[in-house]
Amino acid sequence: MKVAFFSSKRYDETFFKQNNEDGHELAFFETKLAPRSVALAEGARAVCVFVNDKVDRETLEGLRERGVAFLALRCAGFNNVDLAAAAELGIKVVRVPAYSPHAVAEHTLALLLTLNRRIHRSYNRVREGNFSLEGLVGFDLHGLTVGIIGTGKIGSITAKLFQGFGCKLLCHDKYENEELKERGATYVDLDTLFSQSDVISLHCPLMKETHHIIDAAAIAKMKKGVTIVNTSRGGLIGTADVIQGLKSGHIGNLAIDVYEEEESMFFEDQSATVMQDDVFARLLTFPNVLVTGHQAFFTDTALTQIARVTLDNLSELEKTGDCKNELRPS
Ligand SMILES: NC(=O)c1ccc[n+]([C@@H]2O[C@H](COP(=O)([O-])OP(=O)(O)OC[C@H]3O[C@@H](n4cnc5c(N)ncnc54)[C@H](O)[C@@H]3O)[C@@H](O)[C@H]2O)c1
Repeated sequence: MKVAFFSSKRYDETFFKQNNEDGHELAFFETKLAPRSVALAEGARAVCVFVNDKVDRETLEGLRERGVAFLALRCAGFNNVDLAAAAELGIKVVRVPAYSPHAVAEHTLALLLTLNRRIHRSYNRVREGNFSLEGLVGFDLHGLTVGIIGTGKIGSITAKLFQGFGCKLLCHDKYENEELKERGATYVDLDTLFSQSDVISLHCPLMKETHHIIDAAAIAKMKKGVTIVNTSRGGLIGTADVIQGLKSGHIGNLAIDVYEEEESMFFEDQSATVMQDDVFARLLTFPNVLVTGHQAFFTDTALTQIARVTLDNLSELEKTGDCKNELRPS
């Protein structure tokens, strides 16, 4: 079947072409999917999108008019898709529920260790012949209490990695993970997690109830000097409130791979343009803030798996009209 890829990068093309065993006709477009770009899907039965393609009702209507029957997300999160509108229009939506939860969990630890041990700063200093240790004091992870919000695939692996460092685990989720409990983790309410954790790591999906789960009220309940890590979705954090927390010193460290307004910036080379997002620009001024541009998933293992599962999803839809990885409105 013909598949039109939006927000496509060279690496998408490489991994999808390498894994296209069923011989789908793949058309790659760099542009994001939006009402103004739906015309590119003309003649395609399926459209493949990524995290920052905003697939709203208008876009879905445009796709439907052009005969698109399937929308394949080459990611796990689906907060960017109007599932109810897709269902009404008869467009089936599929995703890659898990590609490499290890990739994201490992990046979470990479961010935390880099930030805590000030490696982002010492890397630059040493290259300039500055071997001073002033301002590079970190802290031992061993013995700290780590709060994990969302103990699904990624959160539970992250929790185990923290245990490897000798951290005590507090978890919060609607569903308790028995394996983590057997390994000594304790499930607590959100307020307890906020008030007792030295490090808080976010791994729940972005939904109405989790939007700005880290806001001024939540920060006020946290320990002074708390470290917050977010490799889940930007909208979990109220950035303005976090900036206030950083300015006052209540938040000691912030590591993020995602940002609530990332859509207009991430995945593109913006180095020659003037940054228009003043909030993001302010974030970058803090020595105790580390930002990566939504790269937690970005390993060869994960990219291979994303390509394979997405193409399998499309083959399954083509052959049977159904798919085990279909998303339905709740
Ligand atoms: N940065 C990246 O590159 C990247 C890559 C993949 C996924 N992600 C993000 O990571 C998130 C987690 O992925 P996953 O594969 O572990 O998903 P998952 O579905 O396996 O786990 C999510 C967990 O969050 C829990 N949850 C739901 N609502 C909650 C709430 N209000 N409070 C606490 N927990 C709640 C769920 O019960 C579930 O256990 C995804 O939603 C996605 O946004 C980021």
